[in-house]
Amino acid sequence: MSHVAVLGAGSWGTAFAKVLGDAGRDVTIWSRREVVAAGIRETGCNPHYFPDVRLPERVTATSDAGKAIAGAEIVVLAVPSQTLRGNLADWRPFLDSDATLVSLMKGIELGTTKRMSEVVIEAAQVPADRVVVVSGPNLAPEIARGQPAATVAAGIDLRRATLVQDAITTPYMRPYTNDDVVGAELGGAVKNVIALAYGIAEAMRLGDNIKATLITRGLAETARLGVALGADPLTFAGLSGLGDLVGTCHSPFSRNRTFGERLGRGETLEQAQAAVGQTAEGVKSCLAIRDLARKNNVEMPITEQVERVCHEGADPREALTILMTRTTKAE
Ligand SMILES: NC(=O)C1=CN([C@@H]2O[C@H](COP(=O)(O)OP(=O)(O)OC[C@H]3O[C@@H](n4cnc5c(N)ncnc54)[C@H](OP(=O)(O)O)[C@@H]3O)[C@@H](O)[C@H]2O)C=CC1
Ligand SMILES: O=C(CO)COP(=O)(O)O
Repeated sequence: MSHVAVLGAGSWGTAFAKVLGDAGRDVTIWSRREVVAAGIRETGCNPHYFPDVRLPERVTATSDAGKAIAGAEIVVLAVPSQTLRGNLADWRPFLDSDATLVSLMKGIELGTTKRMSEVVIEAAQVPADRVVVVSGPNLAPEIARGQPAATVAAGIDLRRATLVQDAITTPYMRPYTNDDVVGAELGGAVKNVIALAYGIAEAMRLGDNIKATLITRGLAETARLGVALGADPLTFAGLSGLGDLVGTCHSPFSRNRTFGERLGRGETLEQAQAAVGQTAEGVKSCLAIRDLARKNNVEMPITEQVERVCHEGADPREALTILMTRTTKAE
C-alpha cells in the first residue's frame, strides 16, 4: 500500500495523520518549519501542537514537500484556507497524475469567494473527481487523544470517497461517504462564522435561548446559501452541517468560538488574533461568505453582523439589536 502525504503540520494535520497511521497507513507530514518536522521525527510527537500525543510509528515528517508527496496515493491538504492557493502553486510539480487530493480546510477564499475544492481544482489543475472533502464535527484535540468521532468524506467520485473513508476508519473514527461536495464545504465554512457569533453571545452572557437561536437560524442561513449554490438541503442536517455546527459552538476547544468570546469581552480583532494564535477560519471567511451570499441574493443576517463586528468595528450589542429588530417573518 502506498503512503499518504499530509501537507500541514498544525492542529488538524497532525491529528489527521494520527488517524491515518492508526488506520494502518504510512504517513509523511509536511511542515513548513523544519524545527517542527525534526521534532516529530525525533520525539514521535508534534512538540508545537500536541506535545503529549504520541504519533504512530508509521508517521514521519519532513519540511521537503516534494519528498512528502512523491508516490503518495492520497495527498491531504491541511493548511489555512487563505494560503492554500499559493501553497498548491509550489506543490503542483510534485503531484502524481492519479493521487486523490483530500481537502480538510473549512473556509471560503477571499476575493474569489471560491470553495476550497474549487481552489484545489484550479490551483493544482486537477479534475473535480480527484478531490475529496473531509468535514464533520472533528475537534482536533479530541481526535488526537483518541476520543470517538464521526465525519464525512464527500466526493463526486464514490471510489475516491471510499478510498479516503477506508484510509481513516479506526475504532475511534467513523467516516461516512457523501456525494454533496458543495453542501459539505458550505456547512464547514459557515459554521465557523456562526461559532464566532455563539462565542460572542457566550461572553456577553446572553443566555441559552439566543445561543440555540444562533445555531438554528445559523443553520437556516447556511442551508439557504447552500441550496442557492446547488447543495442538497438534507446535507445540512448531517454531520458536516448540524453536527459540525453544534460541535464547534459547544466546544471550548473551538478556535472560532474562543475568538468570538474574546470579541464579546471587548477585545479588538488584533488582540483576539494574538491570543488565539491558531487558524480561526471564520474571521476571514465571514467576508467571503457575505460576498458570496450577496452575489447570489441570499440573506445571511448573522454572517452580515459577524462581519461588521470583526471588520467594521461594530459593537456586538448594536449587532444584536439589528438582528433582533429585523422585520418579523414566517420561519
Ligand atoms: N483544528 C481542528 O480541529 C480542525 C480544523 N479544520 C480546518 O483545517 C484547516 C487547518 O487548520 P488547523 O490545522 O487546525 O490550523 P493550525 O493553525 O493549527 O495549523 C495551520 C498549519 O498550516 C501552516 N501554515 C500556516 N501558514 C502557512 C502558509 N502560509 N503556508 C504553508 N503552511 C502554513 C501552519 O504552520 P506553522 O505551525 O508553521 O504556523 C500549520 O502547520 C483549517 O481550514 C481548519 O478550519 C477542520 C477540522 C478540524
Ligand atoms: O472545524 C472544527 C471542528 O469540526 C474546528 O473548529 P475550530 O477551527 O473553531 O477550532
